[in-house]
Order: sequence, then structure tokens, then C-alpha cells
Amino acid sequence: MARATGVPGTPALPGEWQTIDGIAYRNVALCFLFRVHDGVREVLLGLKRTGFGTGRVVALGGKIDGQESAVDAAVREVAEESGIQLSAADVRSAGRITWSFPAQPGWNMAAHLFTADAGNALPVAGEEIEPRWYTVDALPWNGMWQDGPHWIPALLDGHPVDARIVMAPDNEAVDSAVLE
Ligand SMILES: Nc1[nH]c(=O)nc2c1ncn2[C@H]1C[C@H](O)[C@@H](COP(=O)(O)OP(=O)(O)OP(=O)(O)O)O1
Repeated sequence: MARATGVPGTPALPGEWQTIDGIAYRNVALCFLFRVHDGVREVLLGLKRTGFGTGRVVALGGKIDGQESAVDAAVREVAEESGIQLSAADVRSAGRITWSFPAQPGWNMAAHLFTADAGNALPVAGEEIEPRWYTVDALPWNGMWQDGPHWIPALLDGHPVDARIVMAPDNEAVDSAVLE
């Protein structure tokens, strides 16, 4: 896996993009937070209010800045999007996933996936995300990215994810999903 120093035409800093099999992806980190509430296991997702994916229910996370580590990015994004302050030691790796958008390659992303226990922490809504707990058995799939059912159930079951998603020309449907 070769690292790119940036993508022509973008203001990306070194380290914010990587190339895999000749395709450039922006590095992002996602973190799924869990709690048990009244005996029911729940996961924290959020309604995206601004930026990429506005209107969808998404996992907390976002772009990895500059030379920041993926874990540090996950901790920072969780704090920014939910107000919940984790430490790096709280966060467990849950695998990785790439999303490529052949019709819009500037949207390609490679995500480091993480999970963490939220304990009794209460999320608060910010400008970018309106966080909400969902029962793990009843996720709002219709409001989420269409690739979610291909990989999120495995992650919820505790299996490491190694997935490559290719989006269809409409940038909405899934063209192919390969899970290792
Ligand atoms: N097909 C897909 N399925 C999915 O579940 N999540 C996806 C996805 N394609 C992208 N994402 C996620 C990864 C990343 O966390 C998020 C987009 O990153 P950001 O939230 O950082 O975007 P923004 O445009 O809001 O960024 P900023 O303007 O830097 O805040 O969308």
C-alpha cells in the first residue's frame, strides 16, 4: 500500500490521502460508541446536519488531519460530534473499509474503524451531527448510506471489518461490496 503525498487539484496535506491499487482515498476515522441501556445494547449514530452526507444517519467520525493518528482523529471527532471525551486507550480497532465513488473520485475515502464503550456518557448535539442512541437490532437503515448493511452488522457482532465498497454511478447505490 503506497502513500500519496496529495492529490493533484486538492489542497490536501501529506498524510491526508493514501493510494491503494492506484486509487486515491482521503483518510477518515469512524468510531462506533456502545452502551447498555435498560438491558438493551445500543450504538450511537448521528444525523449529519452539514457537509458530506448531510441528511443521512452516520457513524461518528471524519477526516484525519495532517499527521494526526487515526486513533487521535477518532477521539477528536467523537468529542466534536457528541461532546463525549474518550481517551485513546478507550478506543478499539474494528478494521478498515474503503468507499470509492468512480463517478466522483474526490469523494473516495479510506476509513479506520473503531469501537468504544460510552459508559454513562451523554451525547450532546453539535452543529455537524445530532447524535442518537439506536438499539443495535433496529438501525435506521433507510436513512443510512446504502452500503451499511454490507459491513455494519459484522462490526456490531464484534468481527473485524476489511471491506471495499464501490458506489454506483448515482453515488447512492452500491455497485460492489467485497469483504475479506
Ligand atoms: N459510503 C459511505 N458509507 C458510510 O457509512 N460512511 C461514509 C460513506 N462515504 C463516506 N462516509 C463517511 C466517512 C466520513 O466519516 C464522513 C465524511 O467525512 P466528514 O464528516 O469529515 O465530512 P465533512 O464534509 O462533514 O467534513 P468537514 O467539512 O471537514 O467537517 O462520511
